[in-house]
Amino acid sequence: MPKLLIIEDDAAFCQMLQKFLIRNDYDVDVSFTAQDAKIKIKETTYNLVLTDMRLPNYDGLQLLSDIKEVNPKTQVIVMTGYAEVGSAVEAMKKGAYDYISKPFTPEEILMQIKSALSQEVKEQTINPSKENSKVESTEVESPENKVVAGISDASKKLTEYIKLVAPTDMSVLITGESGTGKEVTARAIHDNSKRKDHSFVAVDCGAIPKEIATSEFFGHIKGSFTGAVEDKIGHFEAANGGTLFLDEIGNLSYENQIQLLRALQERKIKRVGSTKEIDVDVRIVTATNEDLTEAVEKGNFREDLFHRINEFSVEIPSLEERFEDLPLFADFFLRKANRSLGKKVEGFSEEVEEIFKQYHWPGNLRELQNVIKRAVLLTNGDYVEKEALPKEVHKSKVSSVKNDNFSKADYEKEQIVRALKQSNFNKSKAAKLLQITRKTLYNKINHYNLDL
Ligand SMILES: Nc1ncnc2c1ncn2[C@@H]1O[C@H](COP(=O)(O)OP(=O)(O)OP(=O)(O)O)[C@@H](O)[C@H]1O
Repeated sequence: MPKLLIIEDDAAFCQMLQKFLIRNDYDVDVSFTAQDAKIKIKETTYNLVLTDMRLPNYDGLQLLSDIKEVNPKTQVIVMTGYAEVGSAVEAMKKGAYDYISKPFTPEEILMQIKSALSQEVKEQTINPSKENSKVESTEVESPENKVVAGISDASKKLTEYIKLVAPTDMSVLITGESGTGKEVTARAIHDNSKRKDHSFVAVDCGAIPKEIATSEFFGHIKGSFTGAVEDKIGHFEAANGGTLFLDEIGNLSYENQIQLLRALQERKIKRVGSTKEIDVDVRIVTATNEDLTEAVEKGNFREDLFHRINEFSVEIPSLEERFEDLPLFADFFLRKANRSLGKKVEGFSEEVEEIFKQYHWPGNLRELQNVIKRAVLLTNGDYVEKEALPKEVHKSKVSSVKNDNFSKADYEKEQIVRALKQSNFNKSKAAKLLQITRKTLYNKINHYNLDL
């Protein structure tokens, strides 16, 4: 039975959590003070410590170092208050497995504990071999490869929506700008659903040539057309029992839209060249970064299909809308890059942190990840310096330095007004020009009180 220690000065909360974890088959000790915890970690080997970051008379980060010094294998999850993201990032740099912000639900903490403990077991079995390829192969399970939930309001809402919709069988339409994490969200929905032990099949509809789309979706039998040299199953059959994720759904041809709708309604498909009907049980999750309602209005996307795939919709916030999460994501991508490139860069210079805050990040998380990976590759010292960033990223800093009296808000307002004029006050078009979602544009118009 895994041995856990909870360090938390709020005695009532601490005991409640202890009871809950004992009910879930953990052997749990508690400490209400850091001093008591320091004695306990020397007396007992804990598999995992769950510690509050803010303890009276003792620094939470110091306590984390104490725990790791006594037993480096003990996994540590830190519990933080809403505004303590800075210390959460610091704690993860110092070796904490993860952080959880209060308030949290019993399920959330249970999931994190399970994940931390499974990581511990894997590390122990893998460590005897120092072969690089083996370490690499564990990356899927590593803390670096988990997804960041975020602490901003927008991220919290997203996590809540995922949790709500995942266990249902509803079709989910995920919208959001490019690189915001639509596929990651689709996978999270699958992983939290009862279909999680079946396949998650991701298909980029924009990348399938129209001519072979039918065979790609539904499969074909040998000899049904030139090039069909053997029987092939399609994405629907591959995803049977699981989830089919259709990215860039707006790119499907009209004919393919009809076929897709039929398959969804009848829950049956036929391979190209075959008359045999095959039952399929597939949950559909789709994503788009274009405005599908506009495509429906223009007649480019079938309304019936739109309603079929849009039983529930989730909008992924842009990186700008989840700005408070930026340090968390940056640190996460830094560790991921260190791992994949075999580097040990510790962090970012203050100047780089400032540049990151000022830059607009039109490519969202994907851009942030790429910029950091490139910078890590170019960095020989301990910290990423400005010189390791691509020009377009630090240019944003240059312009703000040049225009000392020109605030970011003024600049943004001017850009919005210009885009609106340019698009004849069509908000969808203006949002596209600005590379933000329509909703963000509306929010900004309200925020700046623009009288349009
Ligand atoms: N919550 C997250 N935590 C960690 N990494 C993330 C998270 N969300 C997205 N990423 C990373 O950001 C990158 C972009 O994510 P993803 O491919 O899911 O975006 P997308 O919106 O589907 O992109 P596109 O619009 O180009 O299809 C990926 O490398 C992914 O691993």
